[in-house]
Amino acid sequence: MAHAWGYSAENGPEKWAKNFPVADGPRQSPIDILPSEASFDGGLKPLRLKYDPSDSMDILNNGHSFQVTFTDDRDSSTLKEGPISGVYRLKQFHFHWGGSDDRGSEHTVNGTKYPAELHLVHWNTKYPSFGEAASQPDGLGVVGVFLEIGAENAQLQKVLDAFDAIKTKGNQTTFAKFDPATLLPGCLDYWTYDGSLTTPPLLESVTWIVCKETISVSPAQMAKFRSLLFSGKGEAACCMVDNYRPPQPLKGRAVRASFK
Ligand SMILES: Clc1ccc(Cc2nnn[n-]2)cc1
Ligand SMILES: [Zn+2]
Repeated sequence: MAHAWGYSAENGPEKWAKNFPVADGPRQSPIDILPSEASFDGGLKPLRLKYDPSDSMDILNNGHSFQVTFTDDRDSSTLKEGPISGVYRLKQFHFHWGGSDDRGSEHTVNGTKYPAELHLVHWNTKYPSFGEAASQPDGLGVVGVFLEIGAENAQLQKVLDAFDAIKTKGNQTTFAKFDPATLLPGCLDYWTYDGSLTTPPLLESVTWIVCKETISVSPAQMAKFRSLLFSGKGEAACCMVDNYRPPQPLKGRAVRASFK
């Protein structure tokens, strides 16, 4: 692929395997979650998420999504328990969304697509850095939360209010004192399975933790997501929409549920 990966017909998910052969690997993400085929595992612990708002640093348009990045030089914003062992530190969170409300999430539930999906990316501190962890089978823990059309989400609005400063690829601005716990649903029941990053390099290093309960987003807020651009300043404007990979083959993997 002469040009970098993206989400268009020329460089999108159907083309990624050319430069990233792991795209056809045994533990790729996302997947279609079938609740009736998930097995309840009473041994799964509740998620233990602890976030320090002072760890939030900045918000960046990276040309594929936008991300809020956290300082991760100490165990102040962490994921513990749930399906994982040890301590995983929050590195960043970002979203995937569609060009209309009928699509946008990466994981689906009984084939249902949500308009957007939040990903909170954590790395296993048994490894020296995020980069090291990302290449290990137990290196990353990503918490996924579906967004469902409903009431305006005041906490999410704090993130959207920063968008005017990050409209184009490469733009970044400070984003301090934000508590990502305010974006979590009230109930943290989850499905979990072994998977991968959903963008190149598609590394098979992610323990996926997908929340059963959704959070709300209003139609106007979804329109704000769609106001970002994949393109850089001075380039032909290309709306940042449909930045999601479709579900991948389960290939015999088990999906466990933390709830009955
Ligand atoms: Cl650091 C990083 C790399 C890739 C992605 C894309 C992604 N992988 N799984 N969910 N999103 C997110 C963060
Ligand atoms: Zn993601």
